[in-house]
Amino acid sequence: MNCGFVALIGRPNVGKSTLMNHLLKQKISITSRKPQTTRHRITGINTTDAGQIIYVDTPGMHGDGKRALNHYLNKTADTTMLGVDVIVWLIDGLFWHEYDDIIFKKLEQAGLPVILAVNKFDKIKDKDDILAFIATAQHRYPFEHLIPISALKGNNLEQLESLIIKLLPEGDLIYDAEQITDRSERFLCAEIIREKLTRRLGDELPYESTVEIGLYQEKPGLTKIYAVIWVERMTQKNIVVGKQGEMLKNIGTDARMDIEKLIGQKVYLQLWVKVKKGWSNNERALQSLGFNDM
Ligand SMILES: Nc1nc2c(ncn2[C@@H]2O[C@H](COP(=O)(O)OP(=O)(O)OP(=O)(O)O)[C@@H](O)[C@H]2O)c(=O)[nH]1
Repeated sequence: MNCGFVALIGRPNVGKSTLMNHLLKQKISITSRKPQTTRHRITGINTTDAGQIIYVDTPGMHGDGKRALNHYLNKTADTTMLGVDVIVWLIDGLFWHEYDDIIFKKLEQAGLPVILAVNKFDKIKDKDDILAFIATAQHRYPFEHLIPISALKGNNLEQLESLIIKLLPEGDLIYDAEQITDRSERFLCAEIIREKLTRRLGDELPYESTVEIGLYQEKPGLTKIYAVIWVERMTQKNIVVGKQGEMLKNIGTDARMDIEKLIGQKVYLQLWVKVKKGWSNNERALQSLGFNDM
């Protein structure tokens, strides 16, 4: 059988998390309409009769790395490409973006087999356009394969997986066949809370916010979780807490229900919102919030 590591790369909002969730048939990576929601690398594992694919989901790559957080995301995208066997580059629609030039450069440096997956195929009205686009794409880079997919509707995903498997090296299973992620439940809980924040607040959610799990205590029948939502300004805190704490309460209830499903037992979840000025622009503060924990 063939087993190995696959980096899923692409701009923010192209559908990386949606694809990952569909491929793994479980909710691991968070999805939202707001760009740049994936901040941590998440490994998803899919074992079939043909082999084992270990996905590495990267943060979107950004054109400008001025602020520390963007710089960090860029670096992560680079390191994710190291140590993988195949790269799947996800793009959205049939046109190139100015940032794609950066990706072409990174691909050349990596020198690995690349599959170009054109996502959101369901939104493309004239299917002939895809043939023309594929021809231009082949001029730009020697892609191993080009494939239109719809991560949302699940179209062509089996074909994508079989193309990936064929490009992986032959070998034994790297992880147990039942394992679907190497991330801790603690980490997944923080991701769930962040997803609920995004869903409830939409565009109002400050980009500079993050979730830190302070306490994670498992007891028979009940898991206690204390989490802090960090924001940069008092005004942002007020938005997250809402009138008479209503917003925070709703976010907590949404998150608790999903966490209970994830870990299969009752959860007591306590959320706090705290202000830490300038954290997203400060490398040291980022590290203290676990952003170097890769
Ligand atoms: N129509 C359509 N929408 C899609 C498809 N795949 C993803 N989307 C939507 O695109 C939006 C972004 O998807 P995500 O999966 O969060 O994107 P991402 O690449 O993980 O984004 P970041 O976390 O910002 O890096 C969501 O609203 C998805 O529902 C698709 O195949 N078709």
